[in-house]
Amino acid sequence: MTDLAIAANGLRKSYGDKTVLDGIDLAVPEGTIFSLLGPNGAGKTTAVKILSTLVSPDPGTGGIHIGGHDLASAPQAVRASIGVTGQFSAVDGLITGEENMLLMADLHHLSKGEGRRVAAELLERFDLVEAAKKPASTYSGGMKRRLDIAMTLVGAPRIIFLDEPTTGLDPRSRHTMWQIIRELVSDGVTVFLTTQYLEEADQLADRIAVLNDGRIAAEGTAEELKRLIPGGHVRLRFTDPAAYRGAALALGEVTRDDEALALQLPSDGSQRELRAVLDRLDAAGVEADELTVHTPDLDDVFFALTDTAARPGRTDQPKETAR
Ligand SMILES: Nc1ncnc2c1ncn2[C@@H]1O[C@H](COP(=O)(O)OP(=O)(O)OP(=O)(O)O)[C@@H](O)[C@H]1O
Repeated sequence: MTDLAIAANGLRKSYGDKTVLDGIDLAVPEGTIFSLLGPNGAGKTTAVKILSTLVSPDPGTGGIHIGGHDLASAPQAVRASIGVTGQFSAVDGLITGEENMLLMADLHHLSKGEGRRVAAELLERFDLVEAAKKPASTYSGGMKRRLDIAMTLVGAPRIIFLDEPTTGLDPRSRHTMWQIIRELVSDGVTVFLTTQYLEEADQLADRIAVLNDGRIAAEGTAEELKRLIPGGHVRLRFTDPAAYRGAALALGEVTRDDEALALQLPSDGSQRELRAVLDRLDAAGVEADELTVHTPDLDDVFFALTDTAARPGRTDQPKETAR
């Protein structure tokens, strides 16, 4: 069995009479990326704060082990094995990027020479050499995040908590950050990532847990989560009304959109099912002008699991079209 970098049983936290975490279990194998997804206020940051020793869990929480250390009895050892970046950035804007790095090296009790070596290496790795002598307050959002992660790496942590590391970044900076995260993991680091971006979890995470109402609503790989909900369909569009009617007749159980001359039928998107549809159209002697396959994405999963009411801007939602 793979060793777990993070193991938590029955994690609980309430503020007043508000239950934020209602007994969640987490198991993150070493060297993997685990993503905790959830809507605003779901408790993602609270989970990160507890796992990184910044906030105490409620009594009644089961055992929590980080890097093999018991969080309750050995918080110092936990702190020594982790790095945390994200919403609470450690970057000091008044000093330069390099000075921020050297300060971090001091905090980790590196010798002057070693500190300078590590700082230079990380500034190079995170493409911050040119900016190193400038005050961090002049950095762009993406540069600040990169500096923040570089500072976290000074202590060579084996487990890193990234709390919404790409919120507010433009697409290019976000992709750079994804690359950085992938490289961390290829070095054997374990990453615990919270995000509101489903695509980010889909791109990066080995396993994803969806947090809702204080509980894990579902957990698995992106593919496993997508399979949890129905919603795959094939959409056929026609320009010729006669062909449209012929196809509707030939296919039988379909959802019709008479205005758009479009037909929709449930499908898992597999080659076998697509071939069956095309065979029936062939047999009826009709040809669609356009065929599109919709497989559920992580957005569908997220909305299905977290909030059934709010689903803005999606007209192709399977639930609405299946009649
Ligand atoms: N110190 C605190 N005192 C009281 N309530 C708190 C405290 N910290 C968090 N909360 C509440 O706990 C809930 C979860 O907050 P948390 O920041 O963990 O959510 P989140 O999933 O990280 O949200 P976001 O995506 O918006 O950052 C929220 O309702 C928040 O108001």
